[in-house]
Amino acid sequence: MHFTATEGIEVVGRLTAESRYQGGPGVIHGGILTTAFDETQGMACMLLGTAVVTGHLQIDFARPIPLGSVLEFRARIDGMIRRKVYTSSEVRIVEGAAASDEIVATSRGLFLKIKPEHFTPMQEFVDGQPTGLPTFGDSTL
Ligand SMILES: CCCCCCCCCCCCCC(=O)SCCNC(=O)CCNC(=O)[C@H](O)C(C)(C)COP(=O)(O)OP(=O)(O)OC[C@H]1O[C@@H](n2cnc3c(N)ncnc32)[C@H](O)[C@@H]1OP(=O)(O)O
Repeated sequence: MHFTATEGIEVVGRLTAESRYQGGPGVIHGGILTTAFDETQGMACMLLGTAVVTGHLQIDFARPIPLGSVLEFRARIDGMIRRKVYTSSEVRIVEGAAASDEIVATSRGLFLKIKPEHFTPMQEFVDGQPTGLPTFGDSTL
C-alpha cells in the first residue's frame, strides 16, 4: 500500500482486493482487511514522528467486499494519553462494480509508542537481516 498525509493528522491509502486475497468465495479475506487497517492506522501514528506497535485492534466488517474492488482507507489520530495513541479508520470501495460512498468496514486501534530498542531482543530470532524500522509512505502490503 502507498500512503499520503492529508489535512490534520490523517492518512489515506489504497489497496486493490486482488484474487490472492480471497476469503469467502469472491470476497476479500477479513484478515487481509484487518492487516490493511493495521498498516493504515500505524502510518497515521508515524505522522507523530515516533515508532509504535499495535496493542489492540477492533474491526467491524459491515459489508462483503468483492474481489477486484479498489479500497480507500482513511485513518486518523483520535487522542493520546501518555504512550497510548488512539486511532480510527474506515474504508470505502472507490472503484469497481460495488463502488459507492458507503463505509464497508471500520476499525478502532490502540497503538503504543515504543523506543527502537523494543525490537532488540527479537533480532537473534530473525532469519536473515532485519530490514529496520519502516519510513512513512509505503508499506509491505
Ligand atoms: C512494526 C512497527 C514499527 C514502527 C512503526 C511503523 C508503523 C508502520 C505501520 C506498521 C503497523 C503495524 C504494526 C504492527 O503490526 S506491530 C506488531 C503487533 N504488535 C506487537 O507485536 C505488540 C506486542 N505487545 C507488546 O509489545 C506490548 O504488549 C506493548 C508494547 C503493546 C505494551 O507493553 P508495555 O510494557 O510497553 O506497556 P504497558 O503494559 O506498561 O502498558 C502501557 C499502557 O498501555 C495500556 N495497554 C497496553 N496494551 C494494551 C491493550 N492490548 N489494550 C488496552 N490497553 C493496553 C496499559 O493498560 C497501559 O495503560 P496506562 O496504565 O498507561 O493507562
